[in-house]
Amino acid sequence: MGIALRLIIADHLHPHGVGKWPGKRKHAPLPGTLPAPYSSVMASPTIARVEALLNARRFDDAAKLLIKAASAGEAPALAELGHWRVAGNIVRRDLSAARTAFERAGAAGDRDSALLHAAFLASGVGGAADWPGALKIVRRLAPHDPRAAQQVRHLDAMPLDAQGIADAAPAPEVLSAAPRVEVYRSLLTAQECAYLVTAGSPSLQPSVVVDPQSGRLIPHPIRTSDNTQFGVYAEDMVVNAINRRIAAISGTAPEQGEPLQLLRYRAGGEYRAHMDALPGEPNQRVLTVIVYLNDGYEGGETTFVRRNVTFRGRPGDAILFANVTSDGRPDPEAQHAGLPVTKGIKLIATRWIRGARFTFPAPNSLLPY
Ligand SMILES: O=C(O)CCC(=O)C(=O)O
Ligand SMILES: [Fe+2]
Repeated sequence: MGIALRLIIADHLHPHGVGKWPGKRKHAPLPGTLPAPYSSVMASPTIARVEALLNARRFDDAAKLLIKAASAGEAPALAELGHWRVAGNIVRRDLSAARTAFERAGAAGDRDSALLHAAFLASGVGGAADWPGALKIVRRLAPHDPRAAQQVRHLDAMPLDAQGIADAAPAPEVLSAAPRVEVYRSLLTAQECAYLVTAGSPSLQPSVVVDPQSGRLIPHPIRTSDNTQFGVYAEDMVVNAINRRIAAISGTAPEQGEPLQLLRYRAGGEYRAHMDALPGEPNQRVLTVIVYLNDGYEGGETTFVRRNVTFRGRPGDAILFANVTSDGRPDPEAQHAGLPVTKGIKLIATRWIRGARFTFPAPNSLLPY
């Protein structure tokens, strides 16, 4: 079997694309059709040897060397192995091992790894969520690291308790009883909206939809926007805290949410009538939350096409709606659209919330360990 087919980067987990994590060195692409399967954070003699082995396609030797160096406590090797354990393309995906690797690299002084460890603790990636533990890490880093300091500033201003539990939201305005559509005014502050836009914008890509014929992701006139997901590498503590607040208004657990998405529609962009629920999906997208992040555009209202319900939020306002009927089946009445933007740029954050915990399937790794 061709190697290229089996080496699939976990894009959905790595919205920045391997090699673009802040502070990371750039690598020449590997020969042939092989996608760059690794993402060194720090240069070191070991990493240089691992890189040379990869370029020579000696994957097994590369993995063995990296694992040995990580076991010996070399921080660059630990950080690198953490990324490999998340990507799951060369060695098996093991989020728990990734979390431990980032923890150890962080303890050895690598701030990128420490921030990732904090994010994994906050979001419960690779183990139980530990909000106070995560907070302790970013607070300790804050005097030395502007990203940590910025996170702490936002977190300190949020309606969350010491355990990261969001305050009960004020009662919503009800736009529609069936399907249930509710409005939560000022869920996010202007600063929080700006944070999401700044954090997500560099990774925006043209939106795609699932082609029902081939199952592949394809561009389609039904959805003419750019979007990005705040996957495991991008769901820092601020994004996680926002997800916790979205969970609180929706009465769900944060783990039920798919990664938060940032959507950008330029003039002419729209999301034509569709349902967020997926056909034949056992773990259904039961709820959707949309947060409006900006103003200064025209058009772009969200409309429930069968219900004559149309809404456009002010920056920070959110709507919550149900996509399924009381028996859990996709509700055709929940069909909705983002109307064409006629002027300016519309920015929203969307969270599709499943009936139960949401996890992406692990990719096939090249090596069995
Ligand atoms: O752009 C909008 O207002 C709707 C977005 C939407 O339907 C979605 O993200 O699922
Ligand atoms: Fe939708």
